[in-house]
Amino acid sequence: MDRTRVAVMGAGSIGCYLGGWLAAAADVTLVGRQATMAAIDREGLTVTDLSGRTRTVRPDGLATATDASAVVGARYVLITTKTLGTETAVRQIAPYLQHDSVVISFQNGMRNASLIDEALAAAFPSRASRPLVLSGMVPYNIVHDGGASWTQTTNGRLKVKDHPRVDPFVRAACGGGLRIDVEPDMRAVLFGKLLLNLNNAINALTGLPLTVELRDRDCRVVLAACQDEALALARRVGVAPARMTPLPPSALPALLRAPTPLYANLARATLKVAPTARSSMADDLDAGRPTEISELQGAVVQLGTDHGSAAPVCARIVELVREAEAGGPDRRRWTGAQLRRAVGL
Ligand SMILES: NC(=O)C1=CN([C@@H]2O[C@H](COP(=O)(O)OP(=O)(O)OC[C@H]3O[C@@H](n4cnc5c(N)ncnc54)[C@H](OP(=O)(O)O)[C@@H]3O)[C@@H](O)[C@H]2O)C=CC1
Ligand SMILES: CC(C)(CO)C(=O)C(=O)O
Repeated sequence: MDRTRVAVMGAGSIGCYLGGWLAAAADVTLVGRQATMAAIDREGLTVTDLSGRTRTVRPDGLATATDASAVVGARYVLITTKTLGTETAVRQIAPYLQHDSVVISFQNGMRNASLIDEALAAAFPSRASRPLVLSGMVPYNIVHDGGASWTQTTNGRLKVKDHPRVDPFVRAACGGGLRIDVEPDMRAVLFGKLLLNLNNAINALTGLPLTVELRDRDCRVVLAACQDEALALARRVGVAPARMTPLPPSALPALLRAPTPLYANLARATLKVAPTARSSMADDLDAGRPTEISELQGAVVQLGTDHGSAAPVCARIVELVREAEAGGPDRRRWTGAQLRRAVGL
């Protein structure tokens, strides 16, 4: 049987992790930066899931490239850059796509599929000829262990938009050992994920591992307030955020505000977090890169502006993350109590 060809554009933590598992069942090409691709060419690519299951793909088990032209001939192109890199990445791959290519965003934030579609419009002016763009969602955190090794550090199952043309990709993902569901309503899924991603900034501002940060009730109170603002806006715009945990989204702020022993007991049953887990925004601040804050708390603020409803806690978090971006390595590491005071709670 023919193996599906999958290219990954922007192969960093998410792209290398997905590509590593997919390589068992698909012909995978990773397009990423020189240092990352060279490490994979030297060592092979090692991926480890939350249960400790691990696989090393030998260097000849997949292709690596630093140039976008390497996506040519791929049936599926996964976009795994940070959101700020989406437009450039898509403009680079556009000349090498065909009208029957399928582009899937596995990124955080609500807007990537439309950003991708807009960026493809220059190369494919007619919508009828344009590659199909689908939303995907990665629920778990991936830590780069260094070299060419990546580890999943929290639990969850991938999601991708349900569509007749997604089946070969889903079969390859399952064949490679990834757990994935097709979902009819990705807007609800991405809103549900946004609620969890509102913790990215809080985690990044503290500089703490996720497990330590989430045991701090002050941090959780700040997160709960951000979620309250987002949930109110979801109601306003008629989106019912999808459930990412056994608890319904509307119950998350109350769980977060619970005293730590009660929170820890309830969370233990639902949320698995390895001690090394940190948000991807913490990685960005440490690497001196701009963050995705405009797509997370920033998206809530924007939604509030569009619908005449303020989101003051989210707005303050955006300011603090901007300060942290400007602060570089000397940026402040906030305690939960300081953060809570800084957002006025
Ligand atoms: N990391 C995680 O645990 C999770 C991340 N996500 C989301 O997934 C997305 C990807 O995140 P993550 O994997 O952490 O990001 P990374 O920064 O680890 O990976 C993206 C990689 O793509 C490279 N890149 C960007 N543009 C191009 C280009 N045009 N050509 C070639 N390479 C390019 C980047 O290089 P450079 O930095 O030099 O631009 C970087 O190496 C984000 O939206 C994130 O929020 C979702 C769930 C969990
Ligand atoms: C930590 C996690 C899985 C959820 O907030 C994430 O999406 C990220 O690190 O960007």
